[in-house]
Amino acid sequence: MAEALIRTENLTISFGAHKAVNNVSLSLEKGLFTTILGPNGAGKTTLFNLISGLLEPTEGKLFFKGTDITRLSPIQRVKMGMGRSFQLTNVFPTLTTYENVRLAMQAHEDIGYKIFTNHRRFSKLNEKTDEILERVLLKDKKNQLASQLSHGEQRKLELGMVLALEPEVLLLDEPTAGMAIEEVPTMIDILNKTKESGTTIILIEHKMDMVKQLSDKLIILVNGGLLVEGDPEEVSQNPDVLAAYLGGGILDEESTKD
Ligand SMILES: Nc1ncnc2c1ncn2[C@@H]1O[C@H](COP(=O)(O)OP(=O)(O)OP(=O)(O)O)[C@@H](O)[C@H]1O
Repeated sequence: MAEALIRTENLTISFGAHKAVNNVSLSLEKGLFTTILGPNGAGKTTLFNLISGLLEPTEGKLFFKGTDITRLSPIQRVKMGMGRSFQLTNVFPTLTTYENVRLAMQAHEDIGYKIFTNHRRFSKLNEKTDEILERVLLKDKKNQLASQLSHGEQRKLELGMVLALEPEVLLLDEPTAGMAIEEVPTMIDILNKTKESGTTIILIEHKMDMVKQLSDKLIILVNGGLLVEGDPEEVSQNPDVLAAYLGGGILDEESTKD
């Protein structure tokens, strides 16, 4: 079994009497593409918020590469190598595509205005920005304002901004939500290449064709609890999973939302 990059131990968060994530212990292994599935309200986004540090658990612990990060801030987690996209909230509409990625990279390199004092580093950052734009298929849009991009392109830009942080693990909450259907294959391609480059990816996604193409492992949450985790084929045949999806195979196209 591959090394656990992220591990949760009895992770729980209560909102009043409701346990949105309830006693979840799971491992997210290095190098695997893991997809988190579950009916609406199962606790998927809340689990992401706990992992990325936006929410503090009521009970339980969270480890990144063996270090207890339960009380660390989101910024501290990013510095350790955790990246998460925030559904367009990070994109600056009045900056160009290029400037958005460049700014994210500059923040990551922690150099701010000092950059102007070092010409070599300046050129290196420009090169890396171009590389990222190529990876997210936005090179030909580099001089367009982010506000002029299509919704799908903005989602790719958002991904590029997270990739600029060079994360070891990438948390993606429905990266194709709201995207035109013909743009989805290009996103799948980008995610496949990102995985091949060595990034561990954790995805929340309802589009089952996409889940099938990308996932090495599935995690099923139901009512805040972990129902089952493992190999996609085995998980999709698990009787408890079939029951949770009202008898429809979870890897069937019919159960696809969006
Ligand atoms: N800040 C909050 N305060 C109160 N209840 C919350 C809060 N955040 C989430 N919840 C509740 O926790 C439960 C899990 O929500 P969550 O958004 O994590 O589900 P999800 O699996 O991501 O659903 P979806 O597939 O619809 O996005 C829901 O019942 C939701 O109403």
